[in-house]
Amino acid sequence: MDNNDLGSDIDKVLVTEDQIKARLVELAEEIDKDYAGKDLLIVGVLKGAVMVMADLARALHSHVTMDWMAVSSYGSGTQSSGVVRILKDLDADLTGRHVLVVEDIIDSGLTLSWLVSNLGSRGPASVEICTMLRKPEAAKVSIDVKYVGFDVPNEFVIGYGLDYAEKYRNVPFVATLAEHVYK
Ligand SMILES: O=P(O)(O)OC[C@H]1O[C@H](OP(=O)(O)OP(=O)(O)O)[C@H](O)[C@@H]1O
Ligand code: HPA
Ligand SMILES: [Mg+2]
Repeated sequence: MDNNDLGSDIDKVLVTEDQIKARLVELAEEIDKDYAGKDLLIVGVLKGAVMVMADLARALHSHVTMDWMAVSSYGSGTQSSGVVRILKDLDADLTGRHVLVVEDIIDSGLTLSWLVSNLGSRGPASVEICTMLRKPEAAKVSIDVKYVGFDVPNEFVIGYGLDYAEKYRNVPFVATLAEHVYK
């Protein structure tokens, strides 16, 4: 078998490429409506949010500006500790701005919970969240999320920006991985 073939690494497809495209159109319509007449800054959280930022931005019909942040969660174990370090900060000044943070996934919620409070302290007019995926059963903190693509079960997922050991981000759908990948 081709060692570089992605297909054999996939177990279950949870969200198809068509479902993602259709949902993005719906979310973009809501965002266009909710921010009509307002100046919107969308903030992508690197690296996972690259796909959803690029596709959401193109589905919007309003002017937006785009900025990026890179953060790193770290702690003693493999799980996010909720302690977050900024690796790359925004270029934009948030004073008086309407900010929409765009993420690939909310898992424990710890990353976004920290991020929203950090961005909230910079004097924005508003801070809201748009995430393509959310794992309701994994939530360790509750956060108000205005726009959600899909709720997924509490399993490790890859694709559409989400990685396992930095691979699979380019898979155009969301899936679980076959067991042999982890061995
Ligand atoms: O809700 P949480 O449990 O905090 O997890 C969600 C965060 O974890 C992932 O990013 P990661 O830190 O793996 O970096 P990446 O985006 O570069 O893959 C994902 O993109 C979210 O930012
Ligand atoms: O399920 C996941 N997959 C990949 N990266 C992640 N970061 C948080 N949850 C996940
Ligand atoms: Mg991320």
